[in-house]
Amino acid sequence: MSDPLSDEQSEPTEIRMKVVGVGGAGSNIVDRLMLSQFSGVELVAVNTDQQALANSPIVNKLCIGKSVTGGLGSGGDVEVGREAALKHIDAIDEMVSGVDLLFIAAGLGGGTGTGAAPVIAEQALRQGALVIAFVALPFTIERSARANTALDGLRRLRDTCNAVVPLPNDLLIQESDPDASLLDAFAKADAWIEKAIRSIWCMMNKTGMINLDFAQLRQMLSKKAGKTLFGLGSGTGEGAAAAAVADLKLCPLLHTPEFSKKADQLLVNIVGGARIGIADTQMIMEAVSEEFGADANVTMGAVVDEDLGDSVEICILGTSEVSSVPFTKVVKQRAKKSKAEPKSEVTEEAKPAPKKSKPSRPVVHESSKPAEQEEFSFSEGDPKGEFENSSGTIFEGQDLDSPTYLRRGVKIVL
Ligand SMILES: Nc1nc2c(ncn2[C@@H]2O[C@H](COP(=O)(O)OP(=O)(O)OP(=O)(O)O)[C@@H](O)[C@H]2O)c(=O)[nH]1
Repeated sequence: MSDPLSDEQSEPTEIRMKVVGVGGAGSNIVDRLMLSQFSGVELVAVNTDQQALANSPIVNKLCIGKSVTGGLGSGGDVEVGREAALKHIDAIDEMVSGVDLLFIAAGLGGGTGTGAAPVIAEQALRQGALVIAFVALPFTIERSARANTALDGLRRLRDTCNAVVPLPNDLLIQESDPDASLLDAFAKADAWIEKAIRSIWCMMNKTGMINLDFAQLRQMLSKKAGKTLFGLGSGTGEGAAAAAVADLKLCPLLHTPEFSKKADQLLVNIVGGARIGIADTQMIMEAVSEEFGADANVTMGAVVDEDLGDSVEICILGTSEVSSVPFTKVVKQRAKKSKAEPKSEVTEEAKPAPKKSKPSRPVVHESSKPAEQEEFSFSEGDPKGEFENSSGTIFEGQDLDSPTYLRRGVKIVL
């Protein structure tokens, strides 16, 4: 009989990563990932819109809720999006089975992404995957209904994902050429998501000067967090490390209201070409810790990617307002409810990729106390997500709840 321990030691386990794009925006994001020839992760597109799926170059696609929507999209109805996902819960289960790290990409504010993404996240979490969602938030000009839907969706996702990274589409107005098409602007926004996924992929797969493993990532994201902090910076040539730190500090994603300013748990990933040295990584760590998480529990990884030449890239992912509740407890309670939901068959065309062998996964311990988290409710009909018993902050005719860079029309150079 073979010794299971020695088997484990001789064969390092591969981390299985998957990106699931949900709804129109999510599918666009995985399409772009595919077109950029990123081969490190499996890509899947999930949508209620059959026509849009048919036009996608992605091989693994799942058309959900055809019996509810006729394959024509959710019509902006979140309940329809959620129902559509529940109708294909078995296919979703199979899709996330054996995945260690699941990235969900979606645009919030419509029906499919907002309704279906939390269902997918919940199933993945139940199966033991670590789930990180990147979600585009609608433009302010899309106004009240979409913004409220998006805020609601953001709350639901925060309940069902280990980390949620919101990317406000308003930033696109700042960074795009006034003559750029909407598609070009979306492509720019989606490039952030691609960079983030690449960085996390490198962290898990490339040779490290300072290795960060999946167990550490899981440990860092194992508690329910209120807000996420996420940013990217890069530098090239002489002084690349210092330039990357300066670039990170200017990252517009770190200056939006959706993000926390400081982290309780901070993950810093440095990817550099062959020239990056220990002194560079130490300088980056000190600067980043001081700026974003002086009192944080900082986890660091530094890897060499020779393709980067003389460049250095930094990716930070932090969580704040972390509760003492381990994540799995919350989800298992919610999971009991969804078991009663209807199941459905999958069409040949919609079947996910064949199952690969399951890697072993670390055990996550659950707390003995039930999960509790109070939530404030947002007032109806307001695009900015005010709390029920408060009014907007208007000062000298200016709406202070709008980000300063938008009120003043400041252009952020990326
Ligand atoms: N970053 C980015 N945002 C997008 C893209 N397409 C749409 N969005 C944004 O995402 C929000 C949701 O739109 P969709 O993803 O098309 O909606 P959906 O989830 O498919 O929902 P339904 O169309 O109602 O079924 C919109 O309000 C846009 O602000 C995209 O390609 N990239």
